Order: sequence, then structure tokens, then C-alpha cells
Amino acid sequence: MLEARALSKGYATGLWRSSVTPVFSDVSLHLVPGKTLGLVGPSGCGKSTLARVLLRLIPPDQGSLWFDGREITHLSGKSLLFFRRRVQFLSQHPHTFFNPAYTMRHSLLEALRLLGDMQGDTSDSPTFRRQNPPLEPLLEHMKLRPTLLARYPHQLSGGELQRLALCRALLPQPQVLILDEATSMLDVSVQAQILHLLKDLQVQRQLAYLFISHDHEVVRWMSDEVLSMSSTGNASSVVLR
Ligand SMILES: Nc1ncnc2c1ncn2[C@@H]1O[C@H](COP(=O)(O)OP(=O)(O)OP(=O)(O)O)[C@@H](O)[C@H]1O
Repeated sequence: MLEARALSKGYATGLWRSSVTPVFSDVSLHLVPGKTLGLVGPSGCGKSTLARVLLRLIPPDQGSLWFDGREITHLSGKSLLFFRRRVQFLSQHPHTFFNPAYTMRHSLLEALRLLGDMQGDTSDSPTFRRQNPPLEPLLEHMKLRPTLLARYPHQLSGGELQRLALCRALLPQPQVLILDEATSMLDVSVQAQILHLLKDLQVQRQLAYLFISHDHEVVRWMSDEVLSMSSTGNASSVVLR
């Protein structure tokens, strides 16, 4: 589904941004429906950078990206919207997905609207609401009270906010989720609940996951295969089962 071929990435550094510090090179991977690829490696080896490249937030220096057999390395603007809907992201900072001045309902609908027709209605218009599924069933599925939709981000716990960030990611019906330390800031019991939820969702929706974590135990539990990045920016793959 989402395939990376021989990706390399470095960042421009130095006073005049004239030199490039390589982060990783020649990394290939393939995310497939219903399966999880774990990604591990020491701090600073480039896991989040790889996630950003896969999400097409920053361009690779070399290599190519493919989605459903179509090359997307150089697509931009509206021609990339289908990809933005199909590949979603969850990080360890769920508050960054929500505007502190918006209620959760407003934020969720706004996110959906931006991934649709950018010229369309505002997310609180009656037309927009009629055309989109109600949010309450999704929240109930995430074991969240629908009354949370009326709250602002600062009025929610870390676990509730992360579940709402997951709702936000699921609303456009994605096929791929990139999870960058998505449960690391949660306490152990909430982390376990969200990991089980992710596993259930994967089975129900045949989602492909890239699961990035420092916690090797958790990665082993979540993943079908693990890609291990080294501090020199190389990657090797291990099949777990
Ligand atoms: N925008 C940037 N400009 C320059 N260098 C950057 C930028 N973003 C990250 N880096 C550097 O690239 C390297 C890889 O960073 P990255 O965040 O991808 O690593 P990571 O493996 O995700 O680390 P961690 O596990 O600690 O989150 C680091 O040395 C970091 O300082």
C-alpha cells in the first residue's frame, strides 16, 4: 500500500545552510493492510524524520514513495489530497492537533473539511453537518463520552485527548496510520487500553501501521515485522512471526 524505495534524507546545516548533515540513507519499507511494521532505533537516528518523509511533509533527498502503486514523491497541492486522507498521523503530542480556541467538535469537523473540498462550507454550517456522519458513534466506539465534544483541549485528560486525536485520524477513513511514540506519554494502564484499541481497529478496518517507539517490548507486541535504524542512518529488517 505505502511503499518507500531507497529513501535518503539529510538536513541543511551550518551558518549559511550550505552543508547537508545526512540523517538516513537507502531506507526501504512497505506498509501493508492489516499489518504493523515497528520502527526502532536510538534517539536521533531519524525515526521521526522518516515519518515526516513518509507523510510527505518534507521531501526525500533521494528515493521514491508509492501509494497503491502510484508514485507520489513529487505530487503537491490538490493532487496530494487523496494521499492526505488515506495516510494519517498520531504523535505523542495530541494537543498539537487541536486549536485551543475550538471545541473538540469544531476541531474534528474542521479537520475533516480541510481534507475534503478546501473551497467548501465552514465546518459549523448546517450543510456541512448534514453531509458528514455524526461524530458521536465514533466517540462511543473509542469509549469516550460524546459530551466531551463540547469541551476545549485543556479540559481533557492526556488519554482522552489522545483518543480524540485518534478519532480525528480515523474520520477521513484512512488506510495507513503512522504512530510516532503515540502512547509514550501515557501512564501504563491508559497506554495498554490505547494499544488494545489500535489492535482492534486494525482488525476491523484492515489498517496498515508504522509503529515508532523506544519501548522494544511494546514494539514487539504490536508488530509483525520490525525495522531497526542505526545511529549511522542505516536500516535492517527483522520478521517477528
Ligand atoms: N528540522 C531539522 N533541521 C535540522 N536537523 C534536524 C531537524 N529535525 C531533526 N533534525 C536532526 O535530525 C536527526 C534525527 O532527528 P529525528 O527527530 O528524526 O530522530 P529520532 O530518531 O526520531 O529521535 P528521538 O527518538 O529522540 O525522537 C537529529 O540529529 C536531529 O537533531
